[in-house]
Amino acid sequence: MSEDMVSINGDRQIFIPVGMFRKSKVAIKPVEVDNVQGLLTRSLMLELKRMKDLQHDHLVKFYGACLDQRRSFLLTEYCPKGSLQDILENEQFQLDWMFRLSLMHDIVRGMQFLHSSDIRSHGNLKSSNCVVDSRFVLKITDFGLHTLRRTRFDLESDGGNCNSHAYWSKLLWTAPELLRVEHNRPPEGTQKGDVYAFGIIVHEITTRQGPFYLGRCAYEKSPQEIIELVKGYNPHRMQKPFRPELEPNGDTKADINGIIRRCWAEDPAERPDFNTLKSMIRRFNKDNETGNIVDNLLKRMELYANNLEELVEERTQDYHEEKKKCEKLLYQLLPQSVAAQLISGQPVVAETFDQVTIYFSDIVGFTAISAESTPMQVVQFLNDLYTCFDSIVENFDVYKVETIGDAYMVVSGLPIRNGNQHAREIARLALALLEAVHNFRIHHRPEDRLKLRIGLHTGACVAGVVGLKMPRYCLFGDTVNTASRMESNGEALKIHISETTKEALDEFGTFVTTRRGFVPMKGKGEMLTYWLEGEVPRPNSLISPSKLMLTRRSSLKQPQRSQSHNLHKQYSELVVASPPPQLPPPAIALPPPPSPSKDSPNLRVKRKISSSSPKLNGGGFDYHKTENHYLDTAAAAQRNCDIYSSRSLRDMEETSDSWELAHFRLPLSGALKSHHHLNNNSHGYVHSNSSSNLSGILQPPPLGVQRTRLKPSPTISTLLTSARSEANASPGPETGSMGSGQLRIKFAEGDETPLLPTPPPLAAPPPIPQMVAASPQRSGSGQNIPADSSHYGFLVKSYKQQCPPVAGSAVTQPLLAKINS
Ligand SMILES: Nc1nc2c(ncn2[C@@H]2O[C@H](COP(=O)(O)OP(=O)(O)OP(=O)(O)O)[C@@H](O)[C@H]2O)c(=O)[nH]1
Ligand SMILES: [Mg+2]
Repeated sequence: MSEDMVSINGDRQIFIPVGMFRKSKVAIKPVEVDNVQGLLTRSLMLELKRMKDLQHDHLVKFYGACLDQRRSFLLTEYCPKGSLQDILENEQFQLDWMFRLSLMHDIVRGMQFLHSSDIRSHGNLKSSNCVVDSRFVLKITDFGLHTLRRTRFDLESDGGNCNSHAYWSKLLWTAPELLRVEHNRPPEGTQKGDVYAFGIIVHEITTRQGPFYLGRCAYEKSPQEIIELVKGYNPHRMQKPFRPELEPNGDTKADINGIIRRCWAEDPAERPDFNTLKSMIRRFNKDNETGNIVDNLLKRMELYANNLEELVEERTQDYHEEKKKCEKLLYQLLPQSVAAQLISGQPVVAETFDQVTIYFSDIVGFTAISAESTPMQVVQFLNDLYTCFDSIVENFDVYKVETIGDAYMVVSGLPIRNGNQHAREIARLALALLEAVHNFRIHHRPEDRLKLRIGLHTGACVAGVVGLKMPRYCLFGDTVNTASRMESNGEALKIHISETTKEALDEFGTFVTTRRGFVPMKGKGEMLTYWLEGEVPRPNSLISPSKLMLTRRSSLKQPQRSQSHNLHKQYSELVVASPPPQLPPPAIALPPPPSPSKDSPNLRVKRKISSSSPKLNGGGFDYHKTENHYLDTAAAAQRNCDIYSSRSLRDMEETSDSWELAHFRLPLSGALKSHHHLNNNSHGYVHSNSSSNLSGILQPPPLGVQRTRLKPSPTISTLLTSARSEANASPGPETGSMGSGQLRIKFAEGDETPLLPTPPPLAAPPPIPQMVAASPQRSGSGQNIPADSSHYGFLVKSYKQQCPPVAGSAVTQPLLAKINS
């Protein structure tokens, strides 16, 4: 025996115990039998045989009874579509009049046969005892065998305990004359009583509002009140018998209402028998009856198929929605690539990643906060904080591994490798989170300031899904431990980074770090560590650090990753090389000043031509494919140089000097040669109509070619004035060798050209202790380029002049203060 769950067209589920009997599925109806031996009389055996012999299309087949002292069952034909009540209650099931009349007709035919059989009457006819088979044929069930069918309610009512709602509900189909029989009401009922019940069922079929619907305006009554009112009818008081509300409208309905009225007449003698009812219903159901049986069946099947199609479509949509929800949930628990592998049934093999950067953070004083807060407050606080963190994390190419209590762990570089970007992504994330922490207020302790301690480390690690139950994507290896140590040995509101992370960050040349020194770490000995102070944007982007972060933060509201990537692309890369030789020797031995060749220290501007350069779009020039362009590489070393960013060139265009720029001839090389908006000339120079198109090295003409002197843009002039005024203070050779003070614009690796005559060496700016300038020529592991290195000073100075200090955020302010000092 099994509990089969049948669902008709939607919400309602019908539970009916089912079992297999002689290869047929049978419905199992439990019955409460106290004394089996006493019950098994000859008359019961005869009744069982009669029941078994009863065969009709509209009567449920009786298979037999299983009578046992402990549990007894009646086995009947199983009708998979449930009862008439279930179908009527299910709004998704559309029932047209043909169908409804056909259902009524099935009841009438079944009851007509039953009344003409030895069973004589039903006694418990109601919509839940009319069941529908797979061909949508209605069959009457639960008739006969009344001695076995005595239920809990019957036993309770015998004992005078009849307060339950279910007990009174069962009587809604019972005729008033039977209701008035207080004791020993015949369980088999009467034939006229069955007709009354049929009247209530037909009313149910027409209204689909449940049994004994009293209309919209009537006060709702409990089944017990209804039964009392039906019973209490007194013909001498000239009142109408209490009956359900009949809906007057509609021709067919009007005729059906006539039938209903006759069926539930107060006087049983006025009620028609099922023979009469059959012919009455047949008149309405002419369409059904006149066609042959196949047509009739086909019509029903068609109707059912239509219902089914809609149902399948709805269910398919539901399924897809649920599937999406599940996948979304899974992608929040595991990385998408790993989840996809698991869904497709592939094993997730643990993988080694050579270079990843791991972020750990912890809330300083969390234990104290927890001790003074209720558990709910702690949960709300952590939820607020990590919801905020999660929304920030979304904007970086990182994977959030987990939160353990107040600890937060993020990694970049896995499961999708991202070259050397991992350190930068994590560093930027750490800066953004620190920024967020400054603005974060603990809901229940608004006065308290949240202190986050962050540690970063870069190295190799292994990642994979461990175990089958509650699978988690875990990271293993010493890198994880070290990252955790970096956090635990850090300080509040600071980002503590390891030497390897610092080296990885130096490759970008935009991160500012300070040396912390050697820190003893548990299990690791002494480790050289640094503080990550912030990120300085490239000067040609002319975006202040705070603005950079603000831009970043504003992008947090639009979590599309592509946008943040585009933001990166907009910055030309500025790489600051080693300090000029004129400066006092740095505290830490640096490599000798490079020769004037391409290895010479220089300020490189790597300009990526981006889609934001509108004019290059024209003429079928596919600049997307030509990111790093050179205008010329063979520039002489002994020339003045200047820095032009795309921004500064645009600035120039807007000035009165724009004509100069428009006529400024550029050496032509690379992809720009194919740009037909530029006029090539024999010297390999082009005239550009718009300065905004210009990207690359601005190179003076070769010897002998008259060069148009550019008036730099205000931005550039500020920069140059500053540089040259300092140069005047400590004059250098006018056309000296390609010294470290020279600036170059570079469009690709190894191709750089000085632009303007070399400015005199710059005066060394005031030293900034331990400030590390990102440099391609790093001074070796653990050695910072001293803060007094001129290139850094120059960068800072240029930056200061280009971007006057702005009111920075809490994170950027100390950084700006350092820069401004
Ligand atoms: N699918 C299916 N459901 C059935 C069948 N017989 C009964 N049911 C469902 O089982 C529910 C309970 O049926 P019963 O145990 O007979 O209870 P009842 O009809 O409300 O009351 P009594 O017949 O008076 O005991 C019905 O409402 C139907 O939804 C059947 O043959 N097939
Ligand atoms: Mg029943």
